[in-house]
Amino acid sequence: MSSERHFPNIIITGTPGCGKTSHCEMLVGMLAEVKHFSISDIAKERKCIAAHDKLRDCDIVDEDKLLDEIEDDLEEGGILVDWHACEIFPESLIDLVVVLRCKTDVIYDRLTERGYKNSKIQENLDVEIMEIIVEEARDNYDSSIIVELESNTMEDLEQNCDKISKWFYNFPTNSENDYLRGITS
Ligand SMILES: Nc1ncnc2c1ncn2[C@@H]1O[C@H](COP(=O)(O)OP(=O)(O)OP(=O)(O)O)[C@@H](O)[C@H]1O
Repeated sequence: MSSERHFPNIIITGTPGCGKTSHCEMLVGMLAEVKHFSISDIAKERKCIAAHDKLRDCDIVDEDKLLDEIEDDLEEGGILVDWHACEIFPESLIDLVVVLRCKTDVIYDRLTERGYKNSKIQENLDVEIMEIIVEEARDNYDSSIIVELESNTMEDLEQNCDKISKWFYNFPTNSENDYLRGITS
């Protein structure tokens, strides 16, 4: 955690379809000070695509280049990082990691609605069931800055953004013990 950044950097992560972009967009409407960094979009805009995975029909991001591209922004603070992975972002630049969690039937419905192939839906359901993204967060960040939030309903979405924005405005007065004040209460 940095005491130098005026505004914190927050990773919003989770299985595809869990609601990362929806949360970031709502937070941008609530917090004038934040910028939404959709990593998939930024990787395309800033030419950080290393290859295309034909089997999975997705781009493979050149993570080193991407990090070089956004490091200055992260140092300034106030960035909402929207991506299904979190490990590439250095712990020193991140203040909160929100892992969105969804029931599998909810993810199934959302990804079906998007027209994903069955194999791609199953792969993403496995990611959620096996808690791969939570584990990745735990492997890379101090547990005190990781929170898991349910994102099954619109009510969840609104409550989560309300809690995150309260936490945002408490930054950086939070000590270790009250660090998550506003988000866990
Ligand atoms: N908490 C929620 N309650 C109800 N619907 C939601 C919620 N979160 C997201 N949705 C809906 O689920 C769909 C997927 O949401 P969204 O695009 O935000 O997910 P994502 O995690 O950013 O996906 P991806 O990783 O593929 O970009 C959208 O149609 C969105 O409106």
